Amino acid sequence: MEDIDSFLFKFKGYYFCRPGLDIGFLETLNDFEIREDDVFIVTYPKSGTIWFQQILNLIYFDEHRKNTGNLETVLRVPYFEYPNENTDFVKRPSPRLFTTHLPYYLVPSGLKNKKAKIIYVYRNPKDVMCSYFHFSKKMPLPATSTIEEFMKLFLEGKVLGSLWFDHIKGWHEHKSLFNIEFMMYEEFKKDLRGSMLKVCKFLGKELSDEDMDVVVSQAMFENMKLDPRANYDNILKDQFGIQEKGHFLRKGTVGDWKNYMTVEQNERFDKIFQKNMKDFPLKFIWDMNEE
Ligand SMILES: Nc1ncnc2c1ncn2[C@@H]1O[C@H](COP(=O)(O)OS(=O)(=O)O)[C@@H](OP(=O)(O)O)[C@H]1O
Repeated sequence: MEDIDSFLFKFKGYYFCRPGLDIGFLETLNDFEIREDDVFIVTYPKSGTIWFQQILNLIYFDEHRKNTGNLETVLRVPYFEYPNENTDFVKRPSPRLFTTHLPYYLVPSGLKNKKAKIIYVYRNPKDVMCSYFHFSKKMPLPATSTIEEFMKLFLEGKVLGSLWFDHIKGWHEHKSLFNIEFMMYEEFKKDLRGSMLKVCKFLGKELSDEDMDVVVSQAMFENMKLDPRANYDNILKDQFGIQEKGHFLRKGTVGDWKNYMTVEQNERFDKIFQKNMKDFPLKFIWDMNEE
């Protein structure tokens, strides 16, 4: 264990967010009892986590879809590694839905019976890094003032979530241990409805065409940004004392990294990416105009 600063905490080789951390719970993660119908969204930070919280809420809960319930998405799809008094996981009715940023080696061993479902959402790491850089100005995970400074920490894995390369490669290399489906952020941007059908198929959920229309519409960036149950404005304000609005839903685009990285930074990033991701089979979309 390593107490890095007031925001980061290293446990078993992985950086957690210190506020809200229950180290006693972390010690018991391996033995946490998994149910066969549990569903986990797994992400590296800034890869579409709260988007998928919204998507699962829309798929599973009529009242969320119909806008008659006002529970925040995080209450129905809570962060697994940051439980709080509102989220007694053992008492939750099935199917339980969870969000996690955990690396493959820290999740409960019960997930390895291949029954519970895992959706791993990934995004091109340059957009992840830029999204993270902007967010870190509000919430120091860690704090930096320039993209150069942040890029250094990101590429060394000294951020919440540790090294992006390790996270995605770890999960992918061990995918045969789990019932896991890899889904790409950029595919959802390109074809939200088609991607939503894939999610439903994996989850064994069938929605009517009308319900699917609503799900697709409410999961769109512009609509989600206005949805106080899903946009995290309240959570940032209440839990972290951050006053400004709309931090999590900043731009929601593909290729925004081009607005922040210099040619030299981009080339340096590419070299490190190629070295680390040689032979990695999943493809990435860096720009919306790519096929
Ligand atoms: N509906 C929808 N459509 C497209 N993009 C969306 C959507 N919802 C969230 N986002 C974008 O996801 C980025 C935040 O990532 P995370 O939710 O993983 O952040 S966190 O790990 O929970 O802190 C952040 O990306 P950036 O805008 O690039 O910063 C959000 O805007």
